[in-house]
Formats: sequence, C-alpha cells, structure tokens
Amino acid sequence: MATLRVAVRVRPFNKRNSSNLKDGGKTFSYDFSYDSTDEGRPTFISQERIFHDLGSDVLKAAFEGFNTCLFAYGQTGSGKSYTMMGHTDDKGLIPRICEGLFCEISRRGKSEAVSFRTEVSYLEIYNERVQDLLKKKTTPTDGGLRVREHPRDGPYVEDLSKLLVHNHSDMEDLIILGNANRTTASTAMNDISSRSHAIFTISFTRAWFDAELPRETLSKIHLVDLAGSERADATLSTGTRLKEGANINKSLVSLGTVISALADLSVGGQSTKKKKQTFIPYRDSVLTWLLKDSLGGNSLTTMIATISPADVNYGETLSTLRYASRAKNIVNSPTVNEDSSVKVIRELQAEVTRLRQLLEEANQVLYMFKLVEEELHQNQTRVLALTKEWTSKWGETQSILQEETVALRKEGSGVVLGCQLPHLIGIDEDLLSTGIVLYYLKEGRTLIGSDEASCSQDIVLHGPGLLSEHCVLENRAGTVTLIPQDGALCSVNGSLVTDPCQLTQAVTHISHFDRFTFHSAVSFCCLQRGPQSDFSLPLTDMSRSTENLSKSIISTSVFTYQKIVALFWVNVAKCSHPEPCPGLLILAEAGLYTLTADFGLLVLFHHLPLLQLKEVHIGLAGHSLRMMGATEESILGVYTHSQQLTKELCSAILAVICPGDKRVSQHPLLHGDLKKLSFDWQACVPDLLLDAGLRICCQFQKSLAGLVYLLQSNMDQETVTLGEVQILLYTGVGVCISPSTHSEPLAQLLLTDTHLGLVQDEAVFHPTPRSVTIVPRCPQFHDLTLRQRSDVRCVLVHDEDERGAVSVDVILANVRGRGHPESVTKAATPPTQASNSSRHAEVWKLTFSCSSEAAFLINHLSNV
Ligand SMILES: Nc1ncnc2c1ncn2[C@@H]1O[C@H](COP(=O)(O)OP(=O)(O)OP(=O)(O)O)[C@@H](O)[C@H]1O
Repeated sequence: MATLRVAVRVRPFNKRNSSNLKDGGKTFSYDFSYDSTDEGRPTFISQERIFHDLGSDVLKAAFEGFNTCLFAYGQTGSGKSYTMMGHTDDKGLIPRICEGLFCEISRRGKSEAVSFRTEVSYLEIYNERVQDLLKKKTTPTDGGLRVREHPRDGPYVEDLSKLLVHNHSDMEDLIILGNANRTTASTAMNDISSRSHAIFTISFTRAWFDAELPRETLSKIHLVDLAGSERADATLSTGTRLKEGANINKSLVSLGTVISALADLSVGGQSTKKKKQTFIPYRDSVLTWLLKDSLGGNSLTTMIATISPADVNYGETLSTLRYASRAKNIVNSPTVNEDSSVKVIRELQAEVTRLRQLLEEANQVLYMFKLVEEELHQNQTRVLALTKEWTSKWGETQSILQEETVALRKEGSGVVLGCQLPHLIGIDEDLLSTGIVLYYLKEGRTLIGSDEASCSQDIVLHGPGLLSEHCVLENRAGTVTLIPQDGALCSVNGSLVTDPCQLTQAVTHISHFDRFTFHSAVSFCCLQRGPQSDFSLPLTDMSRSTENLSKSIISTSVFTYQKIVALFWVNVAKCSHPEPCPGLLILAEAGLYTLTADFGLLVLFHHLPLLQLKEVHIGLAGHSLRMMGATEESILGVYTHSQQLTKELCSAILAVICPGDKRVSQHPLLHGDLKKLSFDWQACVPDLLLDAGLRICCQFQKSLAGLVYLLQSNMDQETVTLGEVQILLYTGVGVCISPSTHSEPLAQLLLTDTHLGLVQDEAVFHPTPRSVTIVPRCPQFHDLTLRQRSDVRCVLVHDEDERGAVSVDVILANVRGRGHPESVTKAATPPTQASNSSRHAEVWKLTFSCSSEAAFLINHLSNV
C-alpha cells in the first residue's frame, strides 16, 4: 500500500500579476512544497531539485518493476507545462526523467547482465477525444482513438503509437514531435495555454537471469500534464476556447470526483462492506478512465499541484490546495509487474527443486531401507537359529508341561477355556488389575493356604481369616473333595464345612467366610463340565490326570472384575440360537453372563448388562423366563427346572437392580404359586413395573390358551372340549426317546388327566415383545409329541445321581402317532410303522433336575 504523494509548487509572478495577501493565510501540509517565486531567494526551488525529489523516485520504482505516475494539476498558467516539460534550457520532469532513464540503462548495462526495452507513446485528450501526438495531426473533426479495457492490463488506447526508443536522442525527438502536435492556444491567462490533457507514457521492460532462471519486469511511467483548471471569466474565453474550457473542466471535475471517492475510501476507517459498495466513477471521463490504475490502483503516483502567487488567483489557488490536500488520502496498491510466463517458469522451477529434494530424501530412505532390510535378514536368520534352539529345549520339557497347560483362546468377544480338568476361577479383589485367576486341579492334592505355611502351598491366598494351611482340594480320578484344615473357616455354596466335602455340584463356591461376607472374601467357582447330553447338571468327567497345579491369568474385556452375586444352572436360548441348551447363568453385580459348552469348550453365550435389562417375562408355570434389553440380540430365553428356581433367579436380579423395593416382596409373580396362576383361567396377574424402568410380567392366559388349543386339537377323543383340557404338570426335562421320534434333547413335559406330552416352548420369540419387534419363527408351542396316559405301561425310576438329577423311563405300549396336520410338526409325526397302524413300544427317558417334579409325574402315572 502507498499513499499518493503530493507536492505543491508556486510559480513566479508574471508581468500581469501583483501580490496582495488577502487574509491571515491558510495552512495545508503536503509531502513537498516548492517555492519557485524568486530565483534570488534562498528558498527557491529549481527544476533540477524537483527532478531530484520526484523524478528520481519515479526512475527507481520503474527499475524495480512498479508502475508510476506523475501528474501536474493547477489552474491555467500556474506552471504545469513548465514543471512537466519546461524549456529547452530549463528542462522539466519529462525530459529529465527520459535522460535519467537512459543514463541508468547505460550504467546498469555495463555492470549487469540485463537488457532493457523502452517504448514511448504520447497522447492528448482534447474535447474528450484521444489524439495520438506521435502521429501526424488529424483534423479536429476526427473522432479520435478508442479507449478500451483489457481484463488484466486495464484501460488502453486502441491503435495508439508505441514507439521503440533506443537512446535519449530518439526520445527527445519524439518529445519534440508530440509537443508540436499538442493543442495550445493563447488565453487571457497564458500566452501558450495547453488546451488538452497530455499523457506521456514510457513502457519499460527489464529482463535478466536470476540463478539461471529468466526474470522480466514491466513498468509503465505515466507523465501527465493536465489542462488548466480555469474559470471562463478569468480566462476571458468565448467560442472555441469556451467549449474547450467546458470539456477541460468536465475532465477535471471527474478527476476531482474520483479523487474524492478514493479519498473517502481511505479515510474514516470505513467498513469493508461499505468500501465494496463505494463506486469510483472512472469512466465519467476519458482522463480518469485512462488514469484508472494511477488513481487507487497498481501504481506509485505523485501529484504536483502548481499554484500562482498572484492575488487575482487567490480563489483558484485555494481550490487547488484543497484539491491537492484531498488527493493526499488516496491509497494505491502497487505491485511488481512480472511477466506471467516467466512467473510460471519460476514456480515450475521451485516445484522441480522441491521434487528433487523429495527424490533425494526418498533415495536416502531407500538407502536406509536397504540397511534395514539387511538387518532384517540378519535378524531373521538369528530368530530361526534361536527358535530351533528353543524348540529343542521346549521338546524336552513339553511332555511335563503339556499336562499343565491351560488352553485359552479368544472367540468373538469371549475367551474360551479349553481345559478338560476341573478348575477354579479365583475371584479376588486383589486381582482387580489383572482379571480372573484360573486354576485347574490336577490329580492328587492341591494345598491352599498362605505364604506363611511351613510347607509350600499350591495356591497361596491372602486375606483376613485365612489359615497358613487352610484347606486341601483332593482330585481323585475327577472327583474333587474339599478337606478343610482344623479351625479353617470354609463354606461351600454358603454352608460352613468342617469335614471333607465332595464337590459334586458343577459350580461350587468355596469361601473362607460365611455367606454374608462372601463378597469380600476370596472365593472360587469350581467348574466341572460334563457331556453335552446332560441336562443342566453335568457329570464330573475327568479324562486326564496330573500331579501339579497350574495357573494362568486371563485378562479379558468380558470378565472384567465383578463380584458374582449368584450362579444358576439353567437351559438357555437366544435369537441366533433358539434351541435351548444347558448353560451357566452368572449374575454379577453389573450384568448377566451366560456360559455354555461348545464342543467341549466353555464359551460366553450371552451377556446382558443389568442397566440394559428392560423386561423379564415369566413363562407358563414359571418354567421359563425371557430377559431382554432394547435390542433383539439382547434377548435371553431361560428354561428353569422349577418355578422355585425361576422366582429365585428373578428375586436375585431384582435385589441387585432395585434392592429393598417392597413391591417385589409382595408381588404374586415372585411369591405366588406360578403353576396355579398359569393354569387358572380366571387369574389376573398384573405387571410389576419398577422404578428402574424394569417390567416383570407374564401372559399366562394367552400361553395357556395356545397350549390347550394345541393339545385339544391333537387329542384322539373328539368329545374333549377346550375347557376340559386340564394341565397338571408342566416342567422342563432332558429327553431321549427310543425308537427315536424326538429330535430335541430338551423339552417341556406336560401332563393332563388323559395325556402325556412333550412340547417345545419358544421362550425367545414369544410372546411378542413390547420393546423389541422380532418375527416369531413358529408358534409358541410346537414339536408336540402327545401320548395317551392309558398307553403308559411302566415307569422305571432310577436312583437320584450324585448331582440330584432324577431319571425316569416311561414305557408306552400300543403307541400310535397322533397329531393335527396343521399344528403338529415333524416330531409329532408318527413313525412309518405307526402310519401303517402297526403298534409298538416306546421308551421316554426323562431327566428331571428337580426331584419334586419327577415325583409328581411318578405319582400320577402310578395312579393310572
Ligand atoms: N516556475 C516557473 N519558473 C519560471 N517560469 C514559469 C514557472 N512556471 C510557469 N512559468 C512560466 O509561466 C508561463 C505559463 O506557464 P505554463 O504554460 O507552464 O502554465 P500552465 O499551467 O501549463 O498553463 P496552461 O494550463 O494554460 O497550459 C510560461 O511562460 C512559463 O514559462
């Protein structure tokens, strides 16, 4: 940015003038003020000094590649032409600048590898028409040259001569020619008055090489001698002179308007928005249009205001001074004009340099890469050698360690324990940072105590109440016995144990505190898995033996440390796995985890954070539950073996979610007889809606209706009405039928006063959930196998096994398949022989987890 420079020059008195100071004087300030009134005065400023101050700066800027403009403004006869052009023996700025230009060209040409190109044009604007002063003068009626505007270079005069100049002498000739062509006339105020605005333009190009790259700058020097600002009365103009004066004044008024508008733009801190809106009327006159770049554009511009010292010119002088003062505020934005193609070359060169650097860096990286590659090969060779060495060492010990290895692998979001031995999961607050400690018990004795024990303990624990030798776990062919040491406080599933106790249950809590302080104590879950076919309670199946105890630490996102509140052996199902299968439901303080056996491995089947639990739906007779959160994946179907277990499970969950809520303890779904409520058509059981947003509900009547309809439609006796179908027993059992007519290992056993049946109850898909919309894959009750009680010939009751499971064989004779074609599926379809009306015996091997349910069946069938 550069403000317009303003200089004021006072000319000498002429023969027509007299001096008479009218008032006390006005004060203005400019960049330069020149007193040229009297050559004899010490303050006198000569033509040379003016060139020194103003002209040399124009040359300097031109050599740097800037556009410059120098224009003289003032009333007629005030010395504009004298200042700009001067006389032969007292040259003004234009000839001095031309002379200085060629002096500098010749000086630089000697010392620098640079070349220059100088072109000149000279025009006048007379009566708003542009005339080429370097061409033979045309007639006054000539319309003049056209002014046009180049989108990038701005306004220009079409067909204007632009003559190449090689030296100062050429330039002088052109100046003389142009001046001779200029329109002048004698006025009352000036014997040779310029009647036009003259613009002398030097186009100056400098070209050189900079670091082997071409550089080229182009600058334009506009040197402008304006026609005089004058009043008709002062110049005594008439006729042609008056017309000239009007046009001259019109241009100067336009110039004044442009200067005012530009000054307004720069002064007063206008907002950017207002600046954009301000219109500069460049096109109001040819003069302002051609000087567009010099006024508020890409140029370093200087205005020389010439004034007369004579009293008669007081008004004009004051006007000129005000005009000049206003022009001081114009701000231009000069830039170095570089040839665009050269600029592109430079930018490309910069890009080439940058790419070259990148290439060098890449080569260096490549070199480094090769070094790394070599090192890598060396390391790989070393790794191979070391691996070989380690493998041979490992081979020696592997047979021993093989027995001690606990195979862990990640599967989905869970961790799978591939261990066939009985094992312990240590749940200890000290293990907060590492997760769960897993031990497995090998054949023989495992000592549990503290590190203060006289003999080293296999499992070393810490905590209050722990004896140095606390207890022993003895594993004999897969049977694990807990032997508490004298005085040791051990409890199994909450019961204090002082004598040796066989851990026959699949899940055993062993704590050395009683059940009330269970959570702060060290506790173990002893998990012993049995064959897949077992219903709920797996058998102890120890297939391997060893003498040592091994432990491994699992850190997993699934088993982040949480206190286990309760454990339940149930059958579970979910949307992606709707067939019920045995599973361990772990109620932890923040979530429900369900583990199932998967090809001999224990895997996480389902996880539902308690905060997400929205609804618990209790199924028919309280033998199934559906727990769900907000999504389909969250649904967990749970089949329990008794309503008691169902209620315990619900109560345990609610005790965690909303402890102390009195409504829980009074609600029939948690404390009523669920079997009675389920089979009573009149019973009305309201939902239990808790503060946490959890709903406990049932749809007993709807389920009952579905089941009864299915049964009735599959019964032989057509006389039985729906109301006459009375369900006496409905419980989950393990099933094996021979000859094989039933494919599912788990089913709901039902007993009416006339029939015995097995049915699949969809705990996952039915009833339609409130919060989750899933499409039921089949009716709630399906795969019905129905036999008449009168076909039962014999009931064999096996001894209760060590886990409390009861097996009952029901032998049916004269069996003939029955079933309604629409409601009974393949399982109920009679075997081929039956369809041929042949009769045969059938054995139902049923496994009850609850002996009371088994007893109920046995009693009823015995009566038959
Ligand atoms: N500083 C000066 N020293 C000596 N003579 C001067 C000076 N200024 C002007 N003159 C003389 O005054 C006369 C009028 O000057 P000039 O022609 O330069 O005025 P002008 O402003 O160009 O007038 P116009 O607008 O009519 O062309 C000329 O004879 C010129 O030599």
